[in-house]
Amino acid sequence: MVLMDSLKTRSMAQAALTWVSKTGAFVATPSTIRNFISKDQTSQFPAESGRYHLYLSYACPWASRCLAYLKLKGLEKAIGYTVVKPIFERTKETDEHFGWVFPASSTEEVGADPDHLNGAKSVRELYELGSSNYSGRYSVPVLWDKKLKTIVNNESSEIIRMFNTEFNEIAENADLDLYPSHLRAVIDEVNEWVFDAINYGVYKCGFAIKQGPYDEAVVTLYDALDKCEDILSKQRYICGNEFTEADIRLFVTLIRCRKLDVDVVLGIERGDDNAVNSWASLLYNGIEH
Ligand SMILES: N[C@@H](CCC(=O)N[C@@H](CS)C(=O)NCC(=O)O)C(=O)O
Repeated sequence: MVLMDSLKTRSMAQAALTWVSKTGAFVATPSTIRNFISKDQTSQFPAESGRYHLYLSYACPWASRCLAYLKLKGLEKAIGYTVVKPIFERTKETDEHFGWVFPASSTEEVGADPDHLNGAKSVRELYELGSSNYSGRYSVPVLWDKKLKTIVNNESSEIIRMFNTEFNEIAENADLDLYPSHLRAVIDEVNEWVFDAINYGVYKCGFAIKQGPYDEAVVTLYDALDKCEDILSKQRYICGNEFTEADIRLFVTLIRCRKLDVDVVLGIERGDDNAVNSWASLLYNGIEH
C-alpha cells in the first residue's frame, strides 16, 4: 500500500501534518489533563451519579474504549455522553485549526449530537471552557465535570480504569472487573506491545508522511496481528480465558482494520444508523461469544 492512501480527507491530513516529526514518522503527543475520579467521596473529583459526562467520536478507537467500558460496566444512567460529527471541520473563523465539531441540531448529522450540556460548537471550545491556559491538542475522549465545569481527564487508558473501579457504588455491573489483580501482570505486558504495534501502530502507518517510517510501522503492525492470531487460535481471550481490558483495547482498533468493519466504520462516519447498530452489536456481542 502506498502511504498516502490512508490520508483520506484534507482536514485530517492537515491535522496529521502537525503530528509528524522531521523524519516523517507520526509522533503522538501525550494527553495532559490527568486528574483522577475517586470512590473516596472527600477527593477533588468524587465518583457521583450525574456529575460527569463523556465526549467522544465513534471514529476514534481511544474514545470508543471509554464508551465500551461505560456500557459494559452499566454506567449509562450515571454518566451521559455526547458524540461529535465524524469528520474534522474548521473550529474557528479566525484561524486554520481543524478538529472535532458538534452538529448545530439533532437532525444535522445522524449519530452525532449537539452539545446540550455546554453549548460548545467544537471540542476545542470545551478545552477553552475548561481551562484558560490550555495549549495541547483538542482530542477526544474528554471526561467533563459538570460541577467544576472543567475537564477531569483526556486520556482513555486512565478513564477506563476509573470506570472499572471507582464507580462501583453506582455501576449496574459493579462485579465486572476488567483489570483483575491476578491478571494485571499479563494485561500490562499485552497492553504494552498491543499499544505500540497496533493501537498506536495504525496511526504510525496512517499518518507517516515518508515511506521509510511507514514501511517500518506496517511490518511491526502485521507481525503483531500475526501474534494475536496465534494467541487467539489457542485461547479465547488475549490474556487467557477471561475477558479483560486488553481485549477491549485490542478490539477497538481491530474492528477498524478488517475490510468488512472498515465499511462499518465508514458507514458510522457517514452517520448511517445501520452501521452504528452493527458496530454496537459487534462491540457487545462479537467479543463475548
Ligand atoms: N492518548 C489519547 C489519544 C486520543 C486521540 O489521539 N484522539 C484523537 C482521535 S483518534 C483526536 O481526538 N485527535 C484530535 C486532535 O488531536 O486534534 C487517549 O488515548 O485518550
